Amino acid sequence: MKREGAKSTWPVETDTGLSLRSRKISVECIRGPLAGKVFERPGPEVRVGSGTDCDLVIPDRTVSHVHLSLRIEGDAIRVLDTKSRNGTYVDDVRIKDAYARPNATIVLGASAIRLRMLKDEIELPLPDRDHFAGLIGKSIAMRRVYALLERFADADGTVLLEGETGTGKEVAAAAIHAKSKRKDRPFVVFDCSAVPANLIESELFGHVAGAFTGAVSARKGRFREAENGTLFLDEIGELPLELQPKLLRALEARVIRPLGAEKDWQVDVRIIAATNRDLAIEVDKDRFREDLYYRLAVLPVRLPPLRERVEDIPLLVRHFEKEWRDRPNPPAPLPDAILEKMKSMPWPGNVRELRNRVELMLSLGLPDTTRPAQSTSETSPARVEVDIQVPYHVGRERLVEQYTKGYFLEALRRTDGNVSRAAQLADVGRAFVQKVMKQHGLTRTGQ
Ligand SMILES: Nc1ncnc2c1ncn2[C@@H]1O[C@H](COP(=O)(O)OP(=O)(O)OP(=O)(O)O)[C@@H](O)[C@H]1O
Repeated sequence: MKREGAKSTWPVETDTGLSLRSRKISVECIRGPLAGKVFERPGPEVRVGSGTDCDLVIPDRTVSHVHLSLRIEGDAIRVLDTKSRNGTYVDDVRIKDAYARPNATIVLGASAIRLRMLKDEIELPLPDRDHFAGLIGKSIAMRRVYALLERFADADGTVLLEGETGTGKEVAAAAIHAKSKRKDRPFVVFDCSAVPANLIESELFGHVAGAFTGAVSARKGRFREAENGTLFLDEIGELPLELQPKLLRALEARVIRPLGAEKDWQVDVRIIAATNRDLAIEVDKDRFREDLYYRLAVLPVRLPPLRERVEDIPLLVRHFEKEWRDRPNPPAPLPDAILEKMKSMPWPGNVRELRNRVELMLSLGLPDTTRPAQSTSETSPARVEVDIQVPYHVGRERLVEQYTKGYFLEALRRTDGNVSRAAQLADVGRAFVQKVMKQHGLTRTGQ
């Protein structure tokens, strides 16, 4: 089974726009304390057991805390026994992992349930707009993204943003938060690739004072900082395998335990995760837990690369130019002919690269589009200077990017291009160095 087909909610492009298809599982209780009741639960995974943290709670002492898990895979429902005491039977056969036929009867302890798949399809009209919060673009591809983001902002479920580097995943996460009912609560960002693996647990879940050598004072951790708000987990594919069960627990049971603490903390946090890898492939290669993937891929959104929406390039360029408009000597706008030419250039760094490129051309006053797009990496890191004419967040982001680029140029130079040593020097993960190299077109020779 290809795991793409495992998603229980997925967009389908139609002539008039977009429709959102979703599948739910209908569980009819036919024996036990809930006999006669019918429940509907959305996928991709439904955990059934007597524990109150299950998606369907059966208050039966013969049913284990988490007894079994139901997964939507294409048109089938997969039943997985989760090490239950009394076993799981599908149509009288004891199973560990099986696909259930429609209306199959599942026996768990003294209770029995019958399963059915429910299909749902909602038309999502494409919004007639050229931006959505901080995202700019009026192509059909982007309007499809807006339709999904609008819908998912209200849903409060876990969102998985997939897309190449620089396609706006973080901007999209901020947009979902800004349009959601949590908008007045914190939006906390955590890049799983930016912190060495051994520090991620305390960064995410916090620690008590003295939990480990060097833990002089307690740390709250990102989950608790994001309480009642949204936690954006960037580069989720980099989360070490040994920490994945802890994130799974936070998603399923909504509890976390800080390092060294003796009790759990209840947390109310919406998770938005992002990746530029294909997580389904990571699962197949045993580098990412399948159960965590199912918990994350509840509401999937793919951000299109720039090459699939080149018609947005002029709009994006004009948008980036506006940030320079209020300067004492604003540079002349780039000629339309250059914008046209940009449409046929490769943009491996996507919108980030386009923005850097526009800034470079405006600052040099030389609209030079003859060099390959990657050549922005040839510019030297800028001096730290405040430009009060540029909006604060733009200037700050620009500075951080320039600093990051300059830092890793130097780190790679000093370590003779050794990524692991550069990561050690910077006290970040290897994956973060690789990401910065990709974002800024840096090579191991420090260019
Ligand atoms: N659709 C868009 N409209 C306006 N700006 C955008 C858009 N997409 C990306 N950007 C800009 O491009 C830069 C990179 O965006 P962002 O960090 O959200 O990308 P990302 O997909 O999260 O990248 P990475 O995977 O490398 O972390 C930011 O400066 C952002 O403002």
